[in-house]
Amino acid sequence: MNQPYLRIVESTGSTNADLLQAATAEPEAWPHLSGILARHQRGGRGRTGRSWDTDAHTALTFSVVLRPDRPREQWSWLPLLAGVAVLRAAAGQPVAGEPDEAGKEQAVAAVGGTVTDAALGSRLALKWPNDLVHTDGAQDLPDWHRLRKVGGLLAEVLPDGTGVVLGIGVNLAGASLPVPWAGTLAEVGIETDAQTLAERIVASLAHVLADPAITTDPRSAVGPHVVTLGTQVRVDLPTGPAVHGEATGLADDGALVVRTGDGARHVHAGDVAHVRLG
Ligand SMILES: O=C(O)CCCC[C@@H]1SC[C@@H]2NC(=O)N[C@@H]21
Repeated sequence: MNQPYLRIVESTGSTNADLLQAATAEPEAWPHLSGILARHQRGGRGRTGRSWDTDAHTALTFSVVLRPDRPREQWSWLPLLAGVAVLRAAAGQPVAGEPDEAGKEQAVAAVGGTVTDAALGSRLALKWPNDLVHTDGAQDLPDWHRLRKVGGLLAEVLPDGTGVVLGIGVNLAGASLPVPWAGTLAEVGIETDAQTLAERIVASLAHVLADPAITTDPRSAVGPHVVTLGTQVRVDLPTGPAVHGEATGLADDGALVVRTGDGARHVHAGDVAHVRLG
């Protein structure tokens, strides 16, 4: 198998669009974990049709192709597992285990900047399904402002069905933030650059997606990182009325389980608003 490859471009419309096209046209040139990093993205796309543009050098704008060695029916956990891998890489955690003192030093060196103790995992989390958030927003604001969106993931299946393009956007120091509930990694003490973070994410994805302890029990690997669980939520669905209730857990396929007045609902896609944190 060919080695993963990282292409760095100064500016593009969307790294996801570019990688979907390239990995379909030349699959051998784009094996598992190959990616495109753009310094500046002008037509980036987010989930549910939103746009995701970034200034040069203040954000990670990165797409990576995943070619799982499992049948497509087993891909439903892939975006959440990828979220855990990105979270570990962004938090400076050792990619192959939980942080200890020795591992922490290695991780700090690998991130290539400064990582405070508090940043090591404790203040970064996932908001279901695919947002990277920190929990360091102003405590005197309503609950939903205490979570700051630092990054987001967008998974798109290749047209030939042979894999997934995972797009990752993360705000770094100096990023211009479009909304009050956005944040940066620097706010929780993590100073790094886009290329270093992209390389760490690739290493972390390689570990997470190949670790049988994680892939045979994905719920245990993902659940503890999902800040949504145990909170009161409103989930805006792609179609139909919103779902209101308590997010109680993750279903066997990674769907969000919401306890509503009418019983449990399994939500497979939607935008979560945290009405009240736990
Ligand atoms: O939170 C979201 O809505 C997901 C945002 C994903 C943005 C990234 S940036 C790199 C990649 N290229 C894109 O066009 N989108 C993703």
